[in-house]
Amino acid sequence: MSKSPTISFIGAGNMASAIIGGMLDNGYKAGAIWVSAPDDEHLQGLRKRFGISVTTDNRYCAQQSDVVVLAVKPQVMASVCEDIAAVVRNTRPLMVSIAAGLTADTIDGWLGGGVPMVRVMPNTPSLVGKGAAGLFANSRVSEQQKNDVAAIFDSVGSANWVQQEEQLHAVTALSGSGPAYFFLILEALEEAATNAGMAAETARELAIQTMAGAAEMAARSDLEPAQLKRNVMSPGGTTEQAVNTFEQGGLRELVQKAYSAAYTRSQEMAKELAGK
Ligand SMILES: NC(=O)C1=CN([C@@H]2O[C@H](COP(=O)(O)OP(=O)(O)OC[C@H]3O[C@@H](n4cnc5c(N)ncnc54)[C@H](O)[C@@H]3O)[C@@H](O)[C@H]2O)C=CC1
Ligand SMILES: O=C(O)[C@@H]1CCC=N1
Repeated sequence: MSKSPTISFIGAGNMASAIIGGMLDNGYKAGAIWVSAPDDEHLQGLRKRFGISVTTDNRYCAQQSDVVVLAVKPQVMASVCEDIAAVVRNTRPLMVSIAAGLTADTIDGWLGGGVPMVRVMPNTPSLVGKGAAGLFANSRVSEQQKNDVAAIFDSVGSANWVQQEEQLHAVTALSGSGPAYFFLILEALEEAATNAGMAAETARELAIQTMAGAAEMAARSDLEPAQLKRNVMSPGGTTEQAVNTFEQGGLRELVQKAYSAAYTRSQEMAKELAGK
């Protein structure tokens, strides 16, 4: 494979756009990126926004590249793979799936078998270079191919290999779905502050800056999150009241329950879709 591989994305939705946007901001050339999807108007928007090449023909798109990223919903993956299987057999690209749930073996079967495949669970903050991705490679993937894929996801955040494919369920429930958890907390904090009379714009600014600041501190500090939390909690002060309210209200149990629900759904999707 060349040092700067050509990369095709099949599917042009939220996740593909986030990865492409992040890649272009981080040194990848628009000329080396192809995207296909059924909606030409949407594709033309992406072409204008990113300067990448677009097509409504998945087979043509797959044919262009050293790396083909399958970025469609799990429910349409089987038909997409069966449609491009002959092209993949001829051109032998590295296949990358970002779909939740679907196992490498299932997708490999739809592509006709014997395909080098990396499964990635990325997340949407890839768009701003702050993505967090878990990666698993099947036994047919070469070291060079592993490096090529890791480079893509490192360019838009951090790429983390897992040794067992099963571990991708845990990644999905943490970082794949995770941005939504924090957006939910943002919504709730904004609402609480506006209920207290703060202007919505100010509430949003303060909430976002606080979340970003806390994340940055946790990333840079040697202290445990529990200690960072205690450092904000003056005895008898305000934070103590709020944190106690969270704890007594069962926040930890609720987080565990929500995480388990996402994890279980990821396992279920793998089973449900394997036969299709
Ligand atoms: N949105 C997220 O935060 C994350 C999504 N994922 C995975 O990424 C994949 C895509 O998800 P999203 O981007 O959120 O979905 P989306 O619905 O935004 O995008 C799906 C894209 O596939 C296209 N498409 C539909 N049928 C097609 C076909 N037959 N051929 C080619 N393209 C077709 C659609 O036009 C659309 O551009 C899913 O498998 C999901 O599990 C993984 C991690 C995070
Ligand atoms: O909700 C989903 O199924 C996808 C996978 C992780 C984030 N979005």
